Amino acid sequence: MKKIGYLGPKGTFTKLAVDAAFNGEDKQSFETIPECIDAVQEEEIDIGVVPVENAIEGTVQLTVDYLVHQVRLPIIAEVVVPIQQHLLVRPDFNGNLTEIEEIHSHSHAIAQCHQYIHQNIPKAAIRFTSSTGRAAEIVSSSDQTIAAIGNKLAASEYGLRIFKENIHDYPNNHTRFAVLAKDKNAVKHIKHPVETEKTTLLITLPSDYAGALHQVLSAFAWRKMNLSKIESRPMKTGLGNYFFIIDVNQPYDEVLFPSVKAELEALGCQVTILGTYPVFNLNV
Ligand SMILES: O=C(O)C(=O)C[C@]1(C(=O)O)C=C[C@@H](O)C=C1
Repeated sequence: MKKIGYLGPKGTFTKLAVDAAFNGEDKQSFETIPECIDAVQEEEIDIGVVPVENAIEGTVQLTVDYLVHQVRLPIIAEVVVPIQQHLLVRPDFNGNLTEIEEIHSHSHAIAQCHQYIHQNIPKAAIRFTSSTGRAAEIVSSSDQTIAAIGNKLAASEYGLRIFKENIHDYPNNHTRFAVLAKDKNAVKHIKHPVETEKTTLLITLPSDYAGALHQVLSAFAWRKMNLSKIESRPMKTGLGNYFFIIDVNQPYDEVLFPSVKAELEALGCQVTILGTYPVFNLNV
């Protein structure tokens, strides 16, 4: 049996993703994304599952930055699940929306519901929590007039009432989760059909010069390698210094990838492969 860590506590979206992907393994929650990643690195757990990108709010920067700057672990799979955000209150709350004094949730969940909050509960104070599950727990143990944003699992785990369903601002809401493990074979524990395969690269440019990014992209373009994501993040070495995370829509192979790498290195870039892995689109 594998030990699987996830961003907890109970009732998070990450837990929903883990339950959808893995059957009957030993599951352990962590309060923060870095704690979960560290536990994989220190081999306290075999597999860690952390959010990487949401369709409405974009990249979970804490995850990407921690994986790039602090702990390099291979991505062995990606799990994509639909995200439905609900407004959760204590079961004895009988008032109306305008009475809610505080809204608790993870920053990504708050961001996915900005318009709803702005139009319906503009006076409520926003309180950020480490996860939507933690927000639900806070509301369940409080005697104040406060609400959480989270999922149905959180409502049932913490005995909360769903005051309003589906309050995310755009309907096609999904989050991608990275499955991290030192042992690539751990992917066999996800018993679902593989949707596609991807390879994620980390590229740093030698220095800022005209056409540098164009040269990088053309190495992929003329090989007809389709990119599904390109994102720049600060290198944290000074203003204007960036690295690029590039997702290529195909698995690693021994011909195209080594030649792209060689071409980019000849330009002075550093190229690191963060993972080549299957993508699983799951329902929760
Ligand atoms: O707080 C949770 O429930 C999480 O699993 C984290 C997280 C995120 O980091 O984006 C995951 C999915 C949703 O997009 C909102 C929050």
